[in-house]
Amino acid sequence: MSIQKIMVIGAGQMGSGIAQVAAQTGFQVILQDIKDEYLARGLKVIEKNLTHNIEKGKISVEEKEQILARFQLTTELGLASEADFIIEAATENMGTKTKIFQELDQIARPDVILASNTSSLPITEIAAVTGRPNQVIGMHFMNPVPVMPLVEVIRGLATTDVVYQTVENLAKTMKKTPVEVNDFPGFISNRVLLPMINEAIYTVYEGVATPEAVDQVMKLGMNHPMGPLELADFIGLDTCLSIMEILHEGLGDSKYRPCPLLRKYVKAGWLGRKTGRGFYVYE
Ligand SMILES: CC(=O)CC(=O)SCCNC(=O)CCNC(=O)[C@H](O)C(C)(C)COP(=O)(O)OP(=O)(O)OC[C@H]1O[C@@H](n2cnc3c(N)ncnc32)[C@H](O)[C@@H]1OP(=O)(O)O
Ligand SMILES: NC(=O)C1=CN([C@@H]2O[C@H](COP(=O)(O)OP(=O)(O)OC[C@H]3O[C@@H](n4cnc5c(N)ncnc54)[C@H](OP(=O)(O)O)[C@@H]3O)[C@@H](O)[C@H]2O)C=CC1
Repeated sequence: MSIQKIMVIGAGQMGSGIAQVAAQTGFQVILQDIKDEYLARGLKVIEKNLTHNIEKGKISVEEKEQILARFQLTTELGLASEADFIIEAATENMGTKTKIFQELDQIARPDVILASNTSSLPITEIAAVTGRPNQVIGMHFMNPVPVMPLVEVIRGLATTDVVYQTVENLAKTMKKTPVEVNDFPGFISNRVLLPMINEAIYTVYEGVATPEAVDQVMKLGMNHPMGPLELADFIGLDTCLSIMEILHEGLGDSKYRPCPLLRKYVKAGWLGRKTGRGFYVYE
């Protein structure tokens, strides 16, 4: 089966990034979210990024138009019947994702692979709610998607070699570097990254230092491009908390307990950049 049309579920920061990269690498794209305003917001970010690419001389005005012409926007899952490949990038919540996968399983052609961009939820558990667990896989892009070269490709328990190979090839066609990972909580990226971010939050919680000081130490002392708290705000504090909860529950070790300050910020609606406030305040 050749993949020409990719459907992306969720037009948030990850979904819109994945949709942009798919359209830029020649695929037709169906972008779905639950409300028109979220689709409009996602498309606005894509248009802004493409305009920036024109200013940088990376693409022409005509290419921008061609890329945008590849998009179909919808608030319904029904167009999944037209897709050759589907990747879900909705909110990091097992209930949300299993509902989407159950519906997609009914609508999508039987040969179609269903991928999830989940940061940490078990692929095997998502796959188990469908009638095609051998065709369910994790395709985990990094934020910001247009810039970061990595895609973790996560095999669920039942994922076949053919399905894995198709997704590895797709990641390469999308000009990304795939890395194979087995299905364990947090995969590689977030098993390593999130405990560092959580520990950085503990240093603020325990009064060791201010967020600015923690970030400065990691940027100037360890050459990280962003400090861990700046990065947490960028990822989204709700997503960070979900990942820590999955690590804590899935690995059963108290070293993964989410910092109470992280919980408090999420309860307050301080989710980072996307809500204008997290460890820092944004315009
Ligand atoms: C939670 C998970 O499940 C997994 C994850 O994704 S964890 C998060 C992983 N990501 C990271 O760790 C990102 C760490 N940060 C960085 O690498 C860098 O700060 C950064 C790439 C985001 C920005 O780089 P920078 O050099 O500080 O800033 P800047 O010069 O403005 O940007 C570099 C380029 O990236 C582009 N860019 C920056 N942010 C962007 C965004 N959100 N969307 C699209 N492009 C973006 C800029 O336009 C610029 O492109 P040009 O060279 O064409 O001008
Ligand atoms: N943030 C990051 O750095 C990374 C995140 N991820 C993963 O990507 C996924 C998306 O994260 P991110 O883009 O940051 O989150 P966002 O909150 O930016 O976007 C999620 C989008 O999905 C929408 N949505 C919620 N429920 C549904 C549904 N039933 N059907 C369709 N769309 C829905 C949300 O709408 P609404 O606003 O109404 O909720 C929102 O527009 C998560 O699984 C996350 O773990 C992976 C890599 C990095």
